[in-house]
Amino acid sequence: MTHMDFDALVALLRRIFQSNGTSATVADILARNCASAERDGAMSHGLFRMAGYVATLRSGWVDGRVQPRMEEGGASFLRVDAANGFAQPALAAAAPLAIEKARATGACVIAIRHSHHFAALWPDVEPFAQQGLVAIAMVNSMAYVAPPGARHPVYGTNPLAFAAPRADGRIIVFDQAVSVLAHGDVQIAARDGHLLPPDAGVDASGQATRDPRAVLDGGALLPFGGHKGAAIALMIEIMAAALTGGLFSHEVDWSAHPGAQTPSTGQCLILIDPTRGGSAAGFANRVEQLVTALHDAGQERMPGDRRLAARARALRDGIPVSADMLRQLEGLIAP
Ligand SMILES: NC(=O)C1=CN([C@@H]2O[C@H](COP(=O)(O)OP(=O)(O)OC[C@H]3O[C@@H](n4cnc5c(N)ncnc54)[C@H](OP(=O)(O)O)[C@@H]3O)[C@@H](O)[C@H]2O)C=CC1
Ligand SMILES: O=C([O-])C1=[NH+]CCC1
Repeated sequence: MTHMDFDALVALLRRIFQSNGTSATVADILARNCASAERDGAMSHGLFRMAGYVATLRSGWVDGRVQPRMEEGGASFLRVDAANGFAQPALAAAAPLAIEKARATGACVIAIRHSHHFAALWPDVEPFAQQGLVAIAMVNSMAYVAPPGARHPVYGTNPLAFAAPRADGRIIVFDQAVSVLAHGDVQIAARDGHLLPPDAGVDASGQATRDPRAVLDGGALLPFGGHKGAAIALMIEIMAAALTGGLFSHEVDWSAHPGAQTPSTGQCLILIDPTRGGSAAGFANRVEQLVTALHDAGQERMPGDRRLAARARALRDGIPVSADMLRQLEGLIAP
């Protein structure tokens, strides 16, 4: 195991992306995103995903060079056509104007379509909360999740992320898939020979299974909380696809692009300026009071705490990268 400096890891990933056909801008955004996930211990969307990015780029399914196109949607609405590119560069292009709109009008919806999101969602919301805004993000993915009663999967693993400012410049962030496990974690369990938790998935015949391979080979993941998680998956399909103009998870068809792994769907963000709200004590102070009440009640760990602790460790000691992973990454650099 070596411990890599964040910037050195970003430089390696940037080289992989660019040598496989992305523009320098896209390479930089995706490299930072992926290295940040590894740094924060979000392993299902860190270095493990690099082979999938490269296979997808080589398959011609995604355009790593395209420029996102911004479309005016109204005083509080911004549409972005990612034009079959990655979602993160589309969001990066939209963010300055969206923040301006949110501050001018109190809120802004960002509706990104025809976009590929293959990453953790918290990097999309964290920067907005660091600038004093509340941010909610939703992405739909591939049909891996079967709602209760369904004969086959219809929903994606559809993550939902939320970020809000706390007092003293801190933020609170959660980021969760609607499935019991992210698909990435099922792949990692299959790779490492681990069982899934009970009630996470079914096999191809619809029988409950803890075998990750059975879920991957024609089975399905289940939403957390039964019909309640399924309702959140429904909302995310509607917001990230129907609203934006993107595809539903069950409409994604990459059969003409062997090797493709990134979902070509949509993403919706809602930014809110909390200074428009009615809290006399100030929004961030009220959030802090709630966190204090939770700690006083005995909840020691808030969402995001594990990730921020991993980040602090990695920034102090470097990001642990195994020799095997380093070899794999170096092998992904196209000649
Ligand atoms: N791009 C895509 O299409 C998809 C991306 N994903 C990504 O996969 C990643 C993993 O998702 P998922 O497996 O659902 O995430 P987890 O179940 O690991 O975590 C979900 C959230 O719960 C928090 N949390 C976990 N345990 C506790 C606890 N005991 N007490 C309080 N809070 C807790 C986590 O905080 P902490 O971070 O501190 O652990 C996190 O905010 C996400 O980043 C998601 O965006 C998932 C599906 C599809
Ligand atoms: O882990 C997951 O479920 C996914 N990550 C990117 C697309 C789906």
